[in-house]
Amino acid sequence: MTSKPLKLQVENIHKRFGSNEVLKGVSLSAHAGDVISIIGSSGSGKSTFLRCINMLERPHQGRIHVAGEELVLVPGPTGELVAKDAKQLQRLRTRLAMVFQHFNLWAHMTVLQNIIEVPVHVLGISKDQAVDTARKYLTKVGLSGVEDRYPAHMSGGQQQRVAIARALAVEPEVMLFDEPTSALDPELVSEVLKVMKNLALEGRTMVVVTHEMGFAREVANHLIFLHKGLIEEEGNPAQVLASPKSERLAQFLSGSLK
Ligand SMILES: Nc1ncnc2c1ncn2[C@@H]1O[C@H](COP(=O)(O)OP(=O)(O)OP(=O)(O)O)[C@@H](O)[C@H]1O
Repeated sequence: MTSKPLKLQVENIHKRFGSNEVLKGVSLSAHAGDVISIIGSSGSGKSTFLRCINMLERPHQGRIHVAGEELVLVPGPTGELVAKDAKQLQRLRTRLAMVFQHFNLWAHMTVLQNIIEVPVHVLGISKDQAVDTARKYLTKVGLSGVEDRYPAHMSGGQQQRVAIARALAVEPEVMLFDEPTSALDPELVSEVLKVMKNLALEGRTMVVVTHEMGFAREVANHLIFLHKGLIEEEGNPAQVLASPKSERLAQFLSGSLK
């Protein structure tokens, strides 16, 4: 048992696309400072699960608590759950900052504008304070002095680090990472993983969908192996990776389960 506060509790998420049942009851709890890695083969439902946590995908069933507050979900017209109160959803979403595989920076905005947009226009923070915060987090991700550049003029690794600074700038309870290094050229992966490792070391609560087994082993304190929409195995990363109990996880780790 941990006495650290529960930052995120997600229970029994179900999701289907047409007749394709992608998530069949997936749950996760993250306490303050937890780094949870989610691994699994392509199509196992990792991204869909992460996207259900902040309602970028609407689950058919499940419950979501963020820092002790339940997101109130009600059945929508197509059988999926929808937020009862759009304002609550918007507020809780900013508590769950997401970093995407393809960075998702706004191309027409400078780095600084990208980072201050949500703090100023959604959270109502003053522009001066938002700019100070943006500079602080740009320094943290090793990118001071790039405030006026546009994303297109930066490398993928730099863009992803801007996206991480943008996520940090809302001071989230939990950071959600959806395969943050998968779109990067191999030589740019390590600069992003290094930033993520530092965030873990300073006690940020993170849920990370990843193919980076080294990160899962060395940085995460909990590992979830998703298979066909269910948690097949989970536990301490070093133990789970060294001696998987599930045959499917063993196959996945040996590369024979794609
Ligand atoms: N918007 C969508 N519409 C229809 N099907 C979808 C949609 N998004 C995902 N799927 C399907 O859901 C399943 C799970 O996809 P998901 O992206 O969650 O898997 P994943 O484990 O993240 O895979 P990968 O490692 O390749 O990203 C796949 O069969 C995918 O085709």
